[in-house]
Amino acid sequence: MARYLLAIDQGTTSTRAMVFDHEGRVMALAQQEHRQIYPQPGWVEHDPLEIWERTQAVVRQAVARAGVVPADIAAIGVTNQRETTIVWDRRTGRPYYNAIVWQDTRTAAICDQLARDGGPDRFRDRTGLPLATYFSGPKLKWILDQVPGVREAAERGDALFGTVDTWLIWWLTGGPDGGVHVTDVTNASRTLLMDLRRLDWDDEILRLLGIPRRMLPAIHPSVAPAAYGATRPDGPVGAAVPVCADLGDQQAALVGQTCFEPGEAKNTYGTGCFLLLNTGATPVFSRSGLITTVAYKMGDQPAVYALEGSIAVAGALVQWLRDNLGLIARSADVEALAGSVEDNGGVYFVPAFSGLFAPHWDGSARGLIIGLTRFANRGHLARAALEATAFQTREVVDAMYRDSGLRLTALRVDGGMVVNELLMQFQADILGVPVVRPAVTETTALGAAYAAGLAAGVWEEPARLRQYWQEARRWTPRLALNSS
Ligand SMILES: Nc1ncnc2c1ncn2[C@@H]1O[C@H](COP(=O)(O)OP(=O)(O)O)[C@@H](O)[C@H]1O
Ligand SMILES: O=P(O)(O)OC[C@H](O)CO
Repeated sequence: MARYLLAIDQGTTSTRAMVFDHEGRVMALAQQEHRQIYPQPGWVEHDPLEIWERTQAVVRQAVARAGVVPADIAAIGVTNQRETTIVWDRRTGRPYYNAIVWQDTRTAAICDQLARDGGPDRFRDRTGLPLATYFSGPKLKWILDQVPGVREAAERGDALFGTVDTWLIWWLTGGPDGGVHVTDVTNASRTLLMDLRRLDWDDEILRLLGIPRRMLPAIHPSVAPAAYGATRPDGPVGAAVPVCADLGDQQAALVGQTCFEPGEAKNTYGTGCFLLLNTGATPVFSRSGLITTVAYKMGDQPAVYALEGSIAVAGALVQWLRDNLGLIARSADVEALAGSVEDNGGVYFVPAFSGLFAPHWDGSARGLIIGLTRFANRGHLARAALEATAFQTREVVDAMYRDSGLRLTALRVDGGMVVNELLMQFQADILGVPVVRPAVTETTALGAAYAAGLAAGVWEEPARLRQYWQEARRWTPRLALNSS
């Protein structure tokens, strides 16, 4: 009997494939980065075909490294950077344009125009989201309006839209040769085009944005016992394996951290930083600048919702110190540099490279470094960069408290930055609650594997998965700060 689970985690900076066993243990990992394309200030693109190539490569490597035969893989779960928008030709698989990445701000004028006509919160009631450049709908409108021939192709039925999950599942299940065109409720909830309660595309918003419905994927549960489709045996997996889970990466991390009860929360520190609070079967609408999103939907069961604080720039600021300023050679070096000074020396960063997301939603904001004196050195800049992530998280935690009345007792964390001891300790200090890291920090891939295993019957119910969550590290606050 097939015993292993394959998770594909297509993130902003890299693509990972991981094989897990039926107790959630990591068997193998393969990872490859892809190019970040910055054609103009504020624009961020990826090459969709490069992402598909990287995905194929890491899947082949992970399956080989795990030493399992492909037929022993019970199910595949896909998880992805959310909102990033791709439009391609169903006849050839050729993208009409590069993927427009979630951080890209080119749709500011579209959002401003829509807000002038009905206010920045005109779709919040139906979609859970403010009008912002972050979401897919305005990006799709930009492609339809700006790239010659795409609107006609969409109306003919030749052009398909998808977020990265949709793009990968289409290729995995056959591409131009019968690939399925699907997404899940979590990814669809990031488009600004889905009605959050009905879990279906909203025809009025589609009309206002001029988006032909026929180019949109079918919306499915995140855990799909019937599977969206099977992989092509001649593809990278090497067998016909059901693809039966699909979740946005932050929702997958919530599942990977086993936050299945209302009131449970996690914060993922990657390129950006995303705090999600499970609010149960009813969507909670924020008055404090958070967004309302689908956390997951398991088969026929009702959807579970979350409040989310999205921070656009966290690890991306460390990358910027490395790539744009040359202050460090590797991301990990930021810790030693920040540790070379006692404190921030009065220096603060506001990394509004993509405007500011939660809780401000100010698309016109741009980055700042303030508090510079002759005293400030490279160490102070590094320290201020790390502190910016912790301060932004504090703002989001405060907003979450205002919205839900829920005071955190501890914060579960994961993502690429949580190896940074200095940051994690400062985060505990600035929040005034313990910060807790689990043994498996690859919670995004783990969540996709859990979802696939639940769909395939490897585990009967989510509660079973709690036994695998293990605390590996805890930072307790050293400063007495209030969290409201
Ligand atoms: N030791 C470290 N300290 C601070 N930031 C780090 C460290 N190691 C990696 N990072 C940052 O973490 C991010 C990568 O995390 P990851 O979870 O893989 O991101 P994503 O899923 O967004 O691609 C990068 O932005 C990198 O700069
Ligand atoms: O790929 P990550 O981990 O940077 O996550 C990106 C988010 O999904 C954007 O909403």
